Amino acid sequence: MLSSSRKETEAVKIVASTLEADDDSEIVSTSPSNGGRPPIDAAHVPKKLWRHSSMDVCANLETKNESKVLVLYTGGTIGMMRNENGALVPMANALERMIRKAIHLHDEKYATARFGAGNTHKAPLALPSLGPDAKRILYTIYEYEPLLDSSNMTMDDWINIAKDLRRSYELFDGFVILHGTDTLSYTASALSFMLENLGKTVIVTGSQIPIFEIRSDGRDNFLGALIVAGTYCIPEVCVFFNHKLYRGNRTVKRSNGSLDAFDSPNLPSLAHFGIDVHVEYRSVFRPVTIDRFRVHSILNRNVCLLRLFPSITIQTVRALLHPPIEGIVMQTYGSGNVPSNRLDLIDELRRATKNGVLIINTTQCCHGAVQAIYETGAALLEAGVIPGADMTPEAALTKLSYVLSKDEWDLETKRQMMMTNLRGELTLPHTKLDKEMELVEALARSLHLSSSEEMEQLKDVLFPSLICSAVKTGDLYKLESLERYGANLSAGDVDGRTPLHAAASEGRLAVVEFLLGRGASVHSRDRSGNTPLMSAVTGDHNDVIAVLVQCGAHLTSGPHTIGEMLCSAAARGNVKRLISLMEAGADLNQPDVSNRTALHLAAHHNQESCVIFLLKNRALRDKKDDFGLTPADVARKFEHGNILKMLSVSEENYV
Ligand SMILES: NC(=O)C[C@H](N)C(=O)O
Repeated sequence: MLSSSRKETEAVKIVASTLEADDDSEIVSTSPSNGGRPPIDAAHVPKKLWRHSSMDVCANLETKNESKVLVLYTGGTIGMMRNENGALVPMANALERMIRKAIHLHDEKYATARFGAGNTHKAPLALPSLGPDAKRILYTIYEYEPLLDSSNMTMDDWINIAKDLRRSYELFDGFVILHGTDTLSYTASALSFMLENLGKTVIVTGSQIPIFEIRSDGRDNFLGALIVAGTYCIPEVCVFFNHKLYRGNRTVKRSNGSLDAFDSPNLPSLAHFGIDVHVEYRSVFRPVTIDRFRVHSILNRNVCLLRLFPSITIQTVRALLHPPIEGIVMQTYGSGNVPSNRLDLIDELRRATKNGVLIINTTQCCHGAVQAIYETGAALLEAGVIPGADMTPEAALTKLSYVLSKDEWDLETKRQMMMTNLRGELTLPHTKLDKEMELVEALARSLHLSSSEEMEQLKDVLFPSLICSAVKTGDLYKLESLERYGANLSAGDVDGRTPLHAAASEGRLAVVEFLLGRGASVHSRDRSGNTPLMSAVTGDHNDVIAVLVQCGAHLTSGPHTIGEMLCSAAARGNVKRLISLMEAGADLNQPDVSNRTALHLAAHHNQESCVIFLLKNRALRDKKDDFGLTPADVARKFEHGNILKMLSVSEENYV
């Protein structure tokens, strides 16, 4: 048997090989024993990885309070060193080695206690404690080969990153992508579109100075990114840089010399890391459809950027509009203007849009949106050019590439999608947030609270309890008004339980659907590490389980914990719980730590209804426990003749 540290070491190897495998398939396979749903210990390699490495981490979350982050290291200055000519080049196999020795990025003592001594250089890394109430963040670095200066990155690299996120999505709580800064905004924008119904935090970061140098922004950027990915549920592709968290598709690289390299010209940052961390939860863009996470891994490369300048020749424009080009992002003047006296130019654009080329109008200005307030801008609208609102060129180009690759959409749908706010990349007039509430203000006044700190504390206390009572009574109207008053419907209470946890525990299907429609995360975990799905399972609310699973929820407890739940249900004759676990994705053959399955326990405790249910759902009869006993051996030992008979009836009689 493997020692625990060996197990972890093996696991780390498997992480790497898993990610190396060029596998386009979904990471979860299905098995007939659970009605075609993803089993907890699917035969697919990434599931094995879960079983070997992160399983223990996850199983112990109740006591350890940890979260797991996967770091995809693509390259960039953060891991560069100078070569013999003094030029910065990416250095393979150096970053992790350095991080293992950096006491503010890795807590060797904790890792040794957690994963055993001897192999700690291969076990996951552990961030030092962030405080008594904060989760301990464990992370694994997966280094790409070769590491790239981001100027050398292509759409293929974005696709590879997206696929790796898909493969490891269920295995980690959050993700960090280490990336060069030069094209970081393109990658972040592209990923924001490719990662559909994203429910977990993805942070892209890098640095201006290599992390190996004494004075480097790499340490703070990396640390901040890990903290956000491991602590906060911000289901977006974000950029963390220089103490600020931005929506990725709103960023532009603005400086190659300053450590404040990024800007988000048309959207304030989502969070600021000062003395305290302040997250603007109301600005977080959340998926509001009841659908699971999916990766769209195709991009259309026939797109380009066209920046206007006075006296641009018609030949230049014509050359760009030529096939195979299918989409163009124009950067026009001011609020979206082109010279209205250049009829040749406008005619050429009109001809192209008539031929099905999508042309998006964005502004050359750093701030502001395209608006048809001048005659010069209105001419473009009339020529079929699509107003690009306040999208950055990076966002507009990658969105265009994504939208054009959607074969299921016709041209008109594609046009509409370019004007639709898909991932928070553009501001629509009506997407402005409501003015914050008077409710809290009135109460604060009567309690003589005045500082903004006191107001925030009041909100933190007031809203969760008001929301909780509305959830309990299923009062959607109240929930809606609380949201209007500024309540964050995704916020956890002191135990980390969100309104979705409460609604799932109560079995309030309508509230669950309402909250999912408002972007509530199916992945948030309470203090004990339980997700809303586990709350629904322990309440046997099957309709709620079905909706949560449809929305991408999955069991996060370790396989043995799930095995124990199944065994305990079977021992007590609790068929209902077996059904709930199965519907939540558990494999009915998942054994407990002693390799006993639910069928063993049902046979032992003479639970006939459980045996029938398990056999009907193709539970395996020949599994042996640690004593080498099959369920039939157990039934024989305890002289449960009926069960013995059931176990000898051929499989076809049950299915
Ligand atoms: N600061 C950086 O990371 C710049 C580097 N040239 C890159 O984009 O990879």
